[in-house]
Amino acid sequence: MKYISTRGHAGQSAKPEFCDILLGGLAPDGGLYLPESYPQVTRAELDAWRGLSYAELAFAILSKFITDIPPADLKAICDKTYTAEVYRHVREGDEAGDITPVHWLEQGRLGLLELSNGPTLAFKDMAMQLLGNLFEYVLARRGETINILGATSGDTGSAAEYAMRGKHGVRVFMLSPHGLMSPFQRAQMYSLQDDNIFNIAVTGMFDDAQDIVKAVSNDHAFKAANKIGAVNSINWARVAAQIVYYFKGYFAATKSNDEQVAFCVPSGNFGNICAGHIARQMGLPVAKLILATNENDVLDEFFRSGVYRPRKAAETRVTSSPSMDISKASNFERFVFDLVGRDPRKVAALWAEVDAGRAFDLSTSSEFARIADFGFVSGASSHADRLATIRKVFEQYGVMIDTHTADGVKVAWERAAEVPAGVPVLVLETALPVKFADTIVEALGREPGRPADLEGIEKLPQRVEVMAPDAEAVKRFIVERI
Ligand SMILES: Cc1ncc(COP(=O)(O)O)c(C=O)c1O
Ligand SMILES: N[C@@H](CCOP(=O)(O)O)C(=O)O
Repeated sequence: MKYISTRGHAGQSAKPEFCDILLGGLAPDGGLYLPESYPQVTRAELDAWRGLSYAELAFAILSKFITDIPPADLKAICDKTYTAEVYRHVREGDEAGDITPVHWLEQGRLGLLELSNGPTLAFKDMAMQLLGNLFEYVLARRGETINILGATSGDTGSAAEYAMRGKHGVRVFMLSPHGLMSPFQRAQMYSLQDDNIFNIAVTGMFDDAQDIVKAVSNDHAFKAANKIGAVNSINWARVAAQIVYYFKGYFAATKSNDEQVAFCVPSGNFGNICAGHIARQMGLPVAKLILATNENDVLDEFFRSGVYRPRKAAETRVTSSPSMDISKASNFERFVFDLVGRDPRKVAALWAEVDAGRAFDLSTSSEFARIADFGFVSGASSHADRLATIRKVFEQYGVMIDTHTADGVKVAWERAAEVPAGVPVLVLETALPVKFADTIVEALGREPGRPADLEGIEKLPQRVEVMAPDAEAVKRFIVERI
């Protein structure tokens, strides 16, 4: 499989393959990598995949995107990654070893696709554990090292650090918004004392941190000299790994491949739902992709109006679903590439506007006129909605959900009429409640349970460097430590 950039210049005379873009992260023209075409899944393949374990399914799907790792090696990496030991925090009563069980709130109608059973209790572990093993494999094969620069609003950071800690040849420099993550999220990251992990808290929002990652990656000389890599969903490998659980969720929620499902996805950086969009493009029978935002409703605004208006940091709200406090959604560029007929010149022109701090308006375009073909429906949620949803789900179904998943459930209920009758809706459970205990206590008057292996982490000593959101300062910090 060859890869192209959304902005047209993938950076090599021959189009790069998977292992190159795994290490490369952002394309050299500032765009994002995508397969030159989406592999199509046949009915015979869907039938054959229905009974597979998660690791087997991951191998089957990823083989379509990764053709430069020998199949036996890729299979071993998938087998090593997707085990019951790694994804050990399965909800009581659900099948241990299922990796991503569906927990039905209303049998066959509304379910939670459990994606947060990994080591850091958020859906990021689903892809990040694989990335850790892929990096280790590819770096060893090439005899190289990598310095990962990432940005987090709370969950990518800990997932990346848990996946990379102790990995030979890998250092992680992770930027987080100073003071804006939950105490549990801070403790997960800042309490790590491993020599290859560096936490930097920037005095700004997640978008400032993400801008620094892009600025450093776009300094080609610095990137090459210091072997800078990426673990955010700008890295195609993250999105590719996330495609797998849409297939797994589909098989769990249906009895035959003649049926359809709808997915509702709490969204911020558009990485998770982008994987759903690609699964649908590959031929998975997805009736609707329901996108849920919090008060930072840039994406909801686009799907309703055709106007993409990223907000400035000062306009970005600090909310009780803080991991979605994002106003400039990186992966949205991948979707717009498909929306405008995969024309990189159009994407480059649109992102010239975004990069200059302006909006773009597709509302009167022929492309936006066909947006319904992509199956998106959207909605937004507020703090009051979140509390009411957490309460209702707990009282009605006896299930405690986190604040981000609550945004999803709220929007899934609200947009139910747009899902064809009889089609089950799976809300992606993107984190476990203990990560956002203060809001759970506000909603329910009780503390969420916590896994024994994460007991007392807030009391551990923490190690973090506080810094202004300044790409040059971050570069200096990296150079001094490698
Ligand atoms: C718990 C949680 N839910 C939802 C999201 C949104 O996912 P995405 O950024 O892929 O849209 C994030 C972070 O991105 C998250 O950490
Ligand atoms: N919500 C994320 C933000 C980064 O998203 P990513 O999927 O692009 O890595 C976080 O929790 O850090």
